[in-house]
Amino acid sequence: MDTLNKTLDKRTLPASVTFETQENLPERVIQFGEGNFMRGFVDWMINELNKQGLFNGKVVLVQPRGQDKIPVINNQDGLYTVVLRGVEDGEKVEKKEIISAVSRGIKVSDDWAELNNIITSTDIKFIFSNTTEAGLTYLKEDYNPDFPAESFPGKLTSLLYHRFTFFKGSSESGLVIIPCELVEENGNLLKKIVLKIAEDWELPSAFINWIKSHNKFCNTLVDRIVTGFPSDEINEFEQKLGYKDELLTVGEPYHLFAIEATPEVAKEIPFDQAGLNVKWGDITPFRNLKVRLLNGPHTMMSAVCYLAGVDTVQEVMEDVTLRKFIENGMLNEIYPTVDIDEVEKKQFLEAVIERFLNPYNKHYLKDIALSSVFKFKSRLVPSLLDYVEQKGTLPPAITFALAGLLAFNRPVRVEANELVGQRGEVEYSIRDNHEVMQILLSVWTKFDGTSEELTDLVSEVLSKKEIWGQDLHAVPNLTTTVATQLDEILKNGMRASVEKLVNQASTI
Ligand SMILES: NC(=O)c1ccc[n+]([C@@H]2O[C@H](COP(=O)([O-])OP(=O)(O)OC[C@H]3O[C@@H](n4cnc5c(N)ncnc54)[C@H](O)[C@@H]3O)[C@@H](O)[C@H]2O)c1
Ligand SMILES: O=P(O)(O)OC[C@@H](O)[C@@H](O)[C@H](O)[C@H](O)CO
Repeated sequence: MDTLNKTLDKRTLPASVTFETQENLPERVIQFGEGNFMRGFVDWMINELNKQGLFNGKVVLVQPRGQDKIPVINNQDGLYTVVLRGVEDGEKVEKKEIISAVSRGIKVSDDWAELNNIITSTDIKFIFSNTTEAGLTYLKEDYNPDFPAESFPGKLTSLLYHRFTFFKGSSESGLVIIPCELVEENGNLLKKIVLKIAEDWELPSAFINWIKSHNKFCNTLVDRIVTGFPSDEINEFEQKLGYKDELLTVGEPYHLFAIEATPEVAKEIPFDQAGLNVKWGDITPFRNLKVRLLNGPHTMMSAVCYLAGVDTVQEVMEDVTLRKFIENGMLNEIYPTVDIDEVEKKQFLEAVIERFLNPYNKHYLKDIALSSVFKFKSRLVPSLLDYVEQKGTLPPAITFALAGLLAFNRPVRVEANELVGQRGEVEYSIRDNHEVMQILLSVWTKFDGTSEELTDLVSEVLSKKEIWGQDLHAVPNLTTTVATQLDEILKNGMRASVEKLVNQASTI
């Protein structure tokens, strides 16, 4: 049977492929962010709720940036496959499932009127989002109800105002808004930005009161490694599935969703009752644990281990030296800074190591290195500073990772507004926000190769408050330590330098 001219849609799907169609359910959720993570996490969860008759609602996907995914989503009738692969209790697990919780995709520019129509439906109760950390930011912009604002919070404010007007500010028309961006207090932040935009646009005080009194913005913490579309294994996947799926999303079985919300919200979208690992209540302990002990080591390895010659997280964990580097950082430097019950902390650390070793997840360091400077600030600097405060000395693996970050972000040339770095013969793109890239380009262009210049370069970067939100040059000895490590990396290469660091650590 020639299955491979079959695509995942209701018209051409092979009859042998069956799934719960979840037809005729009302649209109850608008989701900003159609990315891999949301499809492999929130929408996968809503699908599970629907299968168990616990929610009975579909999700409208909105692509906040670009429009290229929406036609694909609609061509596939909102259907896509989630494959979860990993090791659970020592056993290999591979589950595949067609997700039918998505009703359709909306192009914000072409379909703005339709989105305004959807927001006035009494069925709509929830807004979810993941627009990356870059999307959950304030932008001063003008209000024009006929066109979508540039920023995600701007679009949301405009839609909420339309809903408020349509329902004349009734209390029942308020929504539950659940942002999933990996930003501290994401719910509070989104609410603050929406209120600021409402003020900028001089929207009536009744609207501001309605936002404050009748809309619930929930802080969240999300955890699942979703590696997305498996480009380099797609042929094998298609053979196994029996159809083509341009939205195929691969991730690990592990998942945790912590949501700070009232019991009423938990009742309305009862993830936990569907057997999902969703915790309602204070998210702070989960956040510190996860961002520091999982995202922190990811960021540590992305620059250093990529430059040391490996490409994926699994390869890092199978390389004796690189694994030691990461485990030293995790165990000796980050672990003591996480203030949480010891048993829970130890279990999480062990689970993360097992997740990093997942032989089925091809998690590319280059992907993790996207916006690596910003990630270093939010995911490693807090541990670095706490360690300095606790021990009165610098954490060697984290400072080495900072030197590695600067080495990774050294452009060899600029191409079409992108910075290009180099590992041996191979070039890679350096992707960060515009301001950070300008600073990196400027400091590295001035650098003439001497060790003194390197100290100036490090001191200039570390003192930039616009990057770090504070002056890191003021941390005693940080500049000189990072400059010495960077000098070593530039002279002897990353592999030799990380080996030396690891050997020094094991002789102490
Ligand atoms: N992939 C994972 O394992 C994982 C796990 C937990 C959290 N996350 C978080 O999810 C986010 C998305 O990851 P992904 O793997 O889905 O990536 P992706 O590239 O598939 O999706 C990115 C999404 O963000 C939107 N976006 C990008 N820049 C934006 C901007 N400036 N304004 C508004 N929207 C913007 C895109 O339109 C898209 O919807 C990441 O920032 C990450 O912190 C990812
Ligand atoms: O998704 P990013 O790019 O923000 O960060 C890369 C990884 O650290 C991240 O995706 C983790 O795998 C994820 O946060 C696990 O829940």
